[in-house]
Amino acid sequence: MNCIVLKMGGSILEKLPDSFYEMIVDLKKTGVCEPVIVHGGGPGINRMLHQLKVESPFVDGLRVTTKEVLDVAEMVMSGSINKSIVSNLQKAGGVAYGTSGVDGSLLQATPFDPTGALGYVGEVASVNDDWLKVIMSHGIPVISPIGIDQSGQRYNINGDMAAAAVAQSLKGKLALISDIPGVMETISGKQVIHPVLTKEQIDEKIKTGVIYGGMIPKIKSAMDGLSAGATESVILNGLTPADLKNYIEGKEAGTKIIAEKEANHV
Ligand SMILES: Nc1ncnc2c1ncn2[C@@H]1O[C@H](COP(=O)(O)OP(=O)(O)O)[C@@H](O)[C@H]1O
Ligand SMILES: CC(=O)N[C@@H](CCC(=O)OP(=O)(O)O)C(=O)O
Repeated sequence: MNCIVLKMGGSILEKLPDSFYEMIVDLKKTGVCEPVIVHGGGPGINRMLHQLKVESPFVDGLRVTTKEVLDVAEMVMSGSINKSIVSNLQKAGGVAYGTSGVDGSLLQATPFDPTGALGYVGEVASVNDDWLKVIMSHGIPVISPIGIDQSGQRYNINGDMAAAAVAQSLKGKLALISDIPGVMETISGKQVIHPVLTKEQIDEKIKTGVIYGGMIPKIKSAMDGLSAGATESVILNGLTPADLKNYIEGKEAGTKIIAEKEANHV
């Protein structure tokens, strides 16, 4: 199936222009490709936890998730954020269905950290893509990254990791939409955006601190998705919708993650 999984980061959700949603609806209507949305919501969760005076540290871009933090993450992401994306897509003329990974066990999860140090942080063990395809046959799925295991325990999953798992399950493209134009680096006093990066370069940039914080799970998801079945992975800026348009049209945009063997041809 020619589909594109668009992960919308919490950093841009409140700033995305109407034209961005219109473009997604257009992809579906014209049959260019089947859009599937997975979203995050980190800043919204932070705000709510701050109001509740609950601390939530991050380890390598992943939020340490106690039971209380899990409840807040689910309330914020599967509730108001999910529904605001659905309503924006419908305002743009599309039909969208909001779901979380809990509904229909769409995202079957296992603990990310077996030592338990990260609490209820999950990773996707499998995607119920039969259910996902049913939703896709009716409209645009909008997925909140809370997963569930067989015992009914729910987990907080990083949005980028959830999106990569969905892209690999559908064998589609993965576009991680954030508030930065791509992976940036200051070289000889000048800021550059890397148009392509290989796994080897990424490992080195994480080691040297060029890539840090929320970019770590993002870029690792882009790499993992690629090695596990996603056909392409790219990091794009949602604040300049022309980036998504250019990418769909095969032009240069954002930072593309490529396999080592392709690097020789770039
Ligand atoms: N080399 C880098 N280039 C661009 N952004 C980076 C880099 N390293 C770390 N970052 C950080 O990663 C952030 C994007 O990750 P995150 O905040 O989790 O985004 P989102 O909420 O969109 O998923 C950027 O805003 C920036 O602070
Ligand atoms: C385990 C973990 O870290 N989960 C994330 C889920 C939200 C997310 O990924 O949001 P962004 O896309 O805005 O970063 C969190 O609690 O912040």
